[in-house]
Amino acid sequence: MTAGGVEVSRSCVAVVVDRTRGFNSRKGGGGRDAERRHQTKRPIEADDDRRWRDGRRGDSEKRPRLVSQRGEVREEYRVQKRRKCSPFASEREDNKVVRAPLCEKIIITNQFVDVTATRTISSEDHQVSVLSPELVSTVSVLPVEAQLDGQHPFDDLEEGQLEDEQQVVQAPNIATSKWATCLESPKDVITDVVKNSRWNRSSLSPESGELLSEGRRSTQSGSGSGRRSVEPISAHEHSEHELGSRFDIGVGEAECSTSDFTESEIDEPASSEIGLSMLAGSRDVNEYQKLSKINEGTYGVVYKAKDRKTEEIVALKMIKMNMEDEYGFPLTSLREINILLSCNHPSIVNVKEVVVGNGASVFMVMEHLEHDLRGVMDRMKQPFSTSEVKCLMMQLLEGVKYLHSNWIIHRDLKPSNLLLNNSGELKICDFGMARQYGSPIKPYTQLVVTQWYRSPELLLGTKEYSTAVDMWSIGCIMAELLSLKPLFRGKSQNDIDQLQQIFAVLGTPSETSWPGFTSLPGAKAKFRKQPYNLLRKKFPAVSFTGAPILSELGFDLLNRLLNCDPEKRLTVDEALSHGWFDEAPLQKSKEFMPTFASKRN
Ligand SMILES: Nc1ncnc2c1ncn2[C@@H]1O[C@H](COP(=O)(O)OP(=O)(O)OP(=O)(O)O)[C@@H](O)[C@H]1O
Repeated sequence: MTAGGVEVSRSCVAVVVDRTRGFNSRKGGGGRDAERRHQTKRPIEADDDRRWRDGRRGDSEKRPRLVSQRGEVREEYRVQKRRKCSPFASEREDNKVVRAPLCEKIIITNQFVDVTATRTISSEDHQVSVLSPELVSTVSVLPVEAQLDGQHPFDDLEEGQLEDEQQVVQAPNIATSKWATCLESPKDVITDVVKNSRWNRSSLSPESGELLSEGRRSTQSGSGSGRRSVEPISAHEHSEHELGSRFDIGVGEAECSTSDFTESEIDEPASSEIGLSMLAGSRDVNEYQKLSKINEGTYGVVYKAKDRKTEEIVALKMIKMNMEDEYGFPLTSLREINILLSCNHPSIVNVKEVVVGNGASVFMVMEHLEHDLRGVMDRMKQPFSTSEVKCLMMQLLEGVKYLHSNWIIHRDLKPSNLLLNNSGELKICDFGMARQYGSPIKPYTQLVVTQWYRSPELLLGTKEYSTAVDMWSIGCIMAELLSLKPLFRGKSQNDIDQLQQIFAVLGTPSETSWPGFTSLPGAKAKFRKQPYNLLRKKFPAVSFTGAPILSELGFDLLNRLLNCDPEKRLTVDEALSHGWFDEAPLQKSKEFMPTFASKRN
């Protein structure tokens, strides 16, 4: 183990986690190769895990060794893992929003709607060609003008807080989703989406949540939280894929061909059978009383609200429509809803249901947490103690382990997306950028990951990236928890400056320290040569200057999370099993974490 060197030891440990004691203990060594192997397969279900543990899976389907040696807590998480089919598979990487066009009738494919195709239709073109003719469903959509019906759900609320929401009254619909059926109005489109999808968790039976047949499960392989890369596919492959499948399962994934996903399996969730079970529980936003506005992000306004029946305090995230855009309903929001509804983990914010308001507005109802880490750190005078940082890091890593194990990359981890409550619980939110991968993914767009937390490979314009982008962000967050200051504060929208800041601390990479570095598009820029890793200076073992102190092991963890080479960066499993969590001071229990006065009402 080195301290301060650019290169660090690659040894790997396996751990047994004893959550009752609140720390990890090393158990033995293990290879990293299996973890490092790029995997582009779909996640596997709990049953697969069992089969694998029972030794009934083939070599090619082996999970990383660490996973088989997990302790109780991880087993528990795995049992919680009940991932469902993804209702929204047509996604755009540029975070544009999608709106049904001004037409009276659209024919859409059931799942793999080509957003670009829907863009091209005009009011004269009343039909869009379909990608899979046998799978079409027909949607009637009134012209946008006709959508301006009814009263806004928050019309009875305070004056002056309605501008944003009222725009939504004119909002388009999400009829391009697979869940739309023959409907009378855009409001109905939204309502039907809620009814026919699994958006309403409260009425979802476990049975209906389990959408994958055994046959499908058995074709899936790979999981764990080792490195997984997202591979771009060629245009040719992509078009083949779209024509061949309505489900975004990776083309070129040898063990997960389109034929693995039969029509009946895919249609199952959208069938009236499940739709009917949704009907009983769907709720209107007026079931909630708005209390105050918490925050406004790029894609939504978040309110504190109260369930009128149960008096439970919740957070309502209203999906913000962009009326200046050619489209309306943000795909980032569809993606967020879809992913959050299928996640179930203590470190991931819980979405209770999705409710609809008049005018086709859609709200995500989430558990409410008093703070986000950005707000807390901005108000703190002293940084968190080491044991507090461990408590927060452990929760963050466990949440990310759950995501990576489920083939989800968050892609926007940062303090403002980490919620904190007064019980010391940390939960990851804002899944607008999150992607399920193992599916064809279009090349990287600049919008992934807020700049200060963005990894060097993204900044350098890589076309392939992996779960390692989240691990970099976690390294930046760890540094910030220790110092209260963002570690790499590049100038806004200036990737080169961001990289200069990184290289000034970690050393400028070379082809030796990071094989493949010089082939990255951004590597042609002339970076100042800085041969040393100076991170230790910022986080010394002993400090006379007020710099945050960090033990050898703590520094080793930070340094390995912040490895410029994504292949060498720690995986979430490796981070979770790092010895820093074993050494004194041990992580603080959540119940002893500090509480903070709420800025919010
Ligand atoms: N469940 C919640 N409980 C309490 N506050 C929340 C909750 N969800 C979000 N917030 C607050 O609202 C803010 C914005 O939420 P979120 O990040 O989901 O919106 P966004 O529009 O996607 O933001 P961004 O501009 O970062 O993409 C968060 O930083 C947090 O302060």
